[in-house]
Amino acid sequence: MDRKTALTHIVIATRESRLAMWQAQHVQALLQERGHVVELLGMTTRGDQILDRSLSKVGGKGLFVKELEVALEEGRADIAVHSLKDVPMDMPDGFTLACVLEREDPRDALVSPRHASLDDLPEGAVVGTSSLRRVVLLQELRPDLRIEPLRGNLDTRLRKLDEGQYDAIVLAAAGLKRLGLESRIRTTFDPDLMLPAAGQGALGIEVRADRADLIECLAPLAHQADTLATAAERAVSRTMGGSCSMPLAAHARWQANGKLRIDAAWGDSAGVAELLRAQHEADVSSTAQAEALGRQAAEALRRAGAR
Ligand SMILES: NCc1[nH]cc(CCC(=O)O)c1CC(=O)O
Repeated sequence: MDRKTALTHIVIATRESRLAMWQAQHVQALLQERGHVVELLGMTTRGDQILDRSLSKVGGKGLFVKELEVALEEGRADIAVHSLKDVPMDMPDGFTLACVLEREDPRDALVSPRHASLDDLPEGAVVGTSSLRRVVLLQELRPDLRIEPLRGNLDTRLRKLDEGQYDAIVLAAAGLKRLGLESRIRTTFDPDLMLPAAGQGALGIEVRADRADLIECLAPLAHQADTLATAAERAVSRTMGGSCSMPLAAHARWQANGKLRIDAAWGDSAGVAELLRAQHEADVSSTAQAEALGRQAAEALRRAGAR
C-alpha cells in the first residue's frame, strides 16, 4: 500500500453502545467529508460488561478504552473515538490524543418523570447516579436526598428510571442530546452549582503515537477553543492524581474578556466533608498555558485541604 492509500482509508475502533456508535459515526462523517474512506470496527469492552459494580471499584476509566487500544496496537483499527471524560489523564505509552473536537453541552441534566427540577424533588427522594462527583455536589445542594448507584449505558439508565427505581437521575446533557433524547431533560444544571467533570461533552480521538500520518489527517477536526479549555480541565485532574474514584470537578469557560476561567471542586469521597472550590483565570493561547492554569487550580484545592 503506498502512503497516499494508507492515509485515505481509516478504521475507527468503537464500543457498541448507542452513544459510542453515534460518536464514531459522527467522526466517520467528518472524515468522509474530507475525502477519507472510513469504516467502523465495533467491540465490547470490559467496562461495558461489568454493570453490577461501581466502576471506581473495578479499575476506573481505563476499562472503556483498553480493548480499543489493543485494536490500534495490532493494526486492526487506526483511531478510537472517546468521550473525553472517560479518557485517562495520562495516555498509556505509545498512544496520544490526536485531537479534541468541538464540545456539546458540558452540563449535567436532571431526568425525572414527575419532577421538573432538583428543588421540586420531595424530601428524601431517591436520585440515581454512580459518579462520586455528582454524589458530592448533589449532597451539597440537597443533603436530604437518597442517592443510589446507577450503572449501565444511557438506555439502561433511562429504563431503570422508567421502571420506578428512582425519582430522578442525573446524566450528562451531551449524551442525551446526541441520542436525540433531549426531550427527557427536565432541567440542565447551572454549571456553577453542578460543576461538570473534566472533558464532559467533548470527544477526543486517540491514535498510536507513531501514526504521524493520521495525526495530520485529524488535525483539521480539532476545535482550538475547546482543546485549550479541556486541556486546562484535564490538568486539574492530572495534578490531583485524578481517577474516577475521586470526586473532582473541573470546568473551564472562555470569558467575555478573552481569558480562560477554570472552576474546580473537590469533595471527600465519603461525600460528607465540605466541598472545596477553586477558581482561576488567565490569558491562554497554548496548551502549556492551559495546563498551567489547570495546575494552579489544583494546587489551590490542595492548599485548601484536598488530598
Ligand atoms: N461516564 C459515562 C459517560 N461518558 C460520557 C458520557 C456522556 C457524554 C459526555 O460527557 O461527553 C457519559 C454518560 C454520563 O455521564 O451521563
